[in-house]
Amino acid sequence: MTEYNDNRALHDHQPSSDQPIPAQTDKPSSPIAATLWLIDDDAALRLILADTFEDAGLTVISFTQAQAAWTRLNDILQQQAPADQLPDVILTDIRMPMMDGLSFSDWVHQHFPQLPIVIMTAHSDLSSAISSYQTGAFEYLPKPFDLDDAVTTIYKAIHYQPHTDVKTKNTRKPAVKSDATPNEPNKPTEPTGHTNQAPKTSSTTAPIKPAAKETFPTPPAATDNPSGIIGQSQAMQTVFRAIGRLAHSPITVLITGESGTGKELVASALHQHSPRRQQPFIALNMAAIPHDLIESELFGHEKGAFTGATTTRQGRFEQATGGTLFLDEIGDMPFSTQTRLLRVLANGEFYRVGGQQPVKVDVRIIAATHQNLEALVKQGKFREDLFYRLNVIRLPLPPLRTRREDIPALASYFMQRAAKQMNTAKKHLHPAALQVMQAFEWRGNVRQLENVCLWLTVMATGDTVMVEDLPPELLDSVPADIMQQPQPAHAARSSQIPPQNDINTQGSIDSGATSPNPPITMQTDWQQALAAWAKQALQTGETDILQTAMPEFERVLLTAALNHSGGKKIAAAHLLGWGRNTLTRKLQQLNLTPAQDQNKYH
Ligand SMILES: Nc1ncnc2c1ncn2[C@@H]1O[C@H](COP(=O)(O)OP(=O)(O)OP(=O)(O)O)[C@@H](O)[C@H]1O
Repeated sequence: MTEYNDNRALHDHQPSSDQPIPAQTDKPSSPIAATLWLIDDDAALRLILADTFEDAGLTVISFTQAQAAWTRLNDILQQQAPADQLPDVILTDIRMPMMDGLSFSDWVHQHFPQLPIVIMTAHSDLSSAISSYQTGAFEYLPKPFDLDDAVTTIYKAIHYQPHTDVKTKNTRKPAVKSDATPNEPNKPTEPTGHTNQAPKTSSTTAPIKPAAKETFPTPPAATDNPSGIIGQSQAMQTVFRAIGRLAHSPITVLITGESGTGKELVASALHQHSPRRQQPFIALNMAAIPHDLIESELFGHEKGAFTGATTTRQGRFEQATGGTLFLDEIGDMPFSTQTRLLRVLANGEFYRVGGQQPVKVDVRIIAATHQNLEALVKQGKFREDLFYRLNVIRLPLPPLRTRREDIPALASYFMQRAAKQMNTAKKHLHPAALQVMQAFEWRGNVRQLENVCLWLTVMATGDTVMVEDLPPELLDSVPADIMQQPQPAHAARSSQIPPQNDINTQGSIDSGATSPNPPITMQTDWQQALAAWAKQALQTGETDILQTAMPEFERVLLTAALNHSGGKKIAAAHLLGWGRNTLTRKLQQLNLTPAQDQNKYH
């Protein structure tokens, strides 16, 4: 592995010149001799990733910041360095000092459009996914990610050829060549219209993207999240990735999922992030309109088309011109209307009810259903040809009970929203109450959770919501032993194992409110609490409980050891009986990152 820090090598693999020279390694060389540029200012993560990718057969050149990689690429762009020094793929973090990964990705995509970039981020929200894809990134990897998945993604990127069939380094030509004047970075270069100007850095006067140190996710405040879609689970990351990829395309999308999983919210996000965002987003629920009115509602009608049609009226299709029409509960659409819809999808035109002239429209259709459309097709209730047309891209939304790790952040968000709505202070959920909420089945999904939070804001008496404050449907689900356990309100913060601990400069731990795993509430006897937790998890049908519990167990011990050693990793490793490498790996796996002053822990 070779590391660069603003043209200077960081450690042993220091090259003799400022040319990026791959280190000699005794690892087996890649069958395609591919080179990865790895950009991250986190030394521990860089080491782990570089080892992983080298083990996977890649030549890895590491940079501590995007600025250094940009300098190398710009040299190639200006033909001051040979084009065969281009990497086959770049993996970059987003938040780094000097130059952020998104600006860098944007610049690379403009000047080296065939060079794939994969973006890593600790901000696993929809905005990060959207921003990454908008810069032309091949893929985005929300942290924490599985190392094997990262290797698979990097190889996919290497084999990805946007415009050519055969991959050779020569195909990754810069988009802008020597006509770009080296010393005039602001000069526009034809014909692309792009410039070879460096992406924004903290030294420019232009507005820059924040380059603050990444911190681990905390529950997004209502204002943080313009799309209002909360979720950090892997299942929601898949949804964010799909929205990021699909938002810019006019393609029809079919969103499926149980009632209350957020289908309309996702449809609206697809619109908000699309080029159609300035045009209308019109949502229509097929189940809520009487069947005999649906055609006129959708396609409009001419004056006199039927009794009561006293004027010509535009339908929803026309109103949505240039924008998006969201057809909710499409499975409830009458068969005759399905035929008309199919024609619009095929020809982009329709007739108003009673009309003779075709009306042309440019409308993106997003449909949704909680029903099994395949089954409806088999029963003859849904047109097969329409099903295939709608089903080109299917976006399934997971039920809430399969992503319980999202519940704390969602609950916190809804408690805040309910407080605002009721014009009152936000109430906090006691960990035991949250534990009950995380174990609940939520047949009504996110909508039901939202309603419970509103109910609690109105009905719970104190500032902290205790188990006994929960509504009857949740209380009925609580195992008796949990109800009998004492829940001192003052123990709320200290008793919950912090999910993604930030170790502050005093070596103490700030607990977050979100957890990738259900929180474990420590009672006087931890084994007893563990037993209660296991019993409850099994009762709610969970499997792999050892896999859920073990990381929490390790997290507690690791955090205690780091606190005891004042943050010194080698000492902490000794206290735990681990080697230093194991400790570094565990820190990554468990998302334990010092909140400040990274070096303090080395
Ligand atoms: N991930 C999420 N983050 C924040 N709010 C959410 C999320 N998912 C759903 N909601 C909220 O839950 C409620 C129900 O969502 P929505 O109406 O989009 O669900 P739906 O699947 O379309 O339901 P239905 O099938 O009953 O029409 C809305 O108030 C929505 O804002």
